[in-house]
Amino acid sequence: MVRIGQGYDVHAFGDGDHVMLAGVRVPHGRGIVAHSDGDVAIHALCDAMLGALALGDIGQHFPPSDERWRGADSRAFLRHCNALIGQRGWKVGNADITVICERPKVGPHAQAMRECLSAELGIALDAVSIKATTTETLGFTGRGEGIAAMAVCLLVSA
Ligand SMILES: Nc1ccn([C@@H]2O[C@H](COP(=O)(O)O)[C@@H](O)[C@H]2O)c(=O)n1
Ligand SMILES: C[C@@]1(CO)OP(=O)(O)OP(=O)(O)OC[C@H]1O
Repeated sequence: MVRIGQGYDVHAFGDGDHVMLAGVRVPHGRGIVAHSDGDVAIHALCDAMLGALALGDIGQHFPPSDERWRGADSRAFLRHCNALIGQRGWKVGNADITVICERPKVGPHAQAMRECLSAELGIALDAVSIKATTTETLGFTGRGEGIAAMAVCLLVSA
């Protein structure tokens, strides 16, 4: 048996000098506007994992109204989601994430991101994919107003 889930997240750029992406601090001329650390890659992946088991979405598990999650390290959300699926007898078989922005360039950091996520999930490095695309200057990502990420994951029996 397998289950599949998908997730999508967007955050606006704001003041700051870095963005957190898949648990990696990426230097950038802008920061992220978010309640947590604004890691769109992890948020999308969490939603994919939750969605695979119809467990709601990240905002239901970690409400933006809850001060406990202000500035939170999104790796904690990922660990929670991984524990939830583990308790139900599942683990991530593989995950594929696409980050959408003009900048920062993701490619130079993709290996570190994969290593972070594979370690957090306790799965093989080749089960975690990080990709990136621009939108060819079109739309909010193209104008550099924000960043988006899409994720899909397969769950397999643990
Ligand atoms: N933020 C990004 C966006 C893209 N890349 C890499 O560049 C390649 C070309 O992007 P296109 O949008 O022109 O297809 C893309 O395939 C990525 O490898 C990136 O690293 N960071
Ligand atoms: C992660 C949470 C935590 O409060 O807030 P944000 O960092 O704003 O990110 P979002 O992608 O809007 O998901 C909702 C929340 O769960």
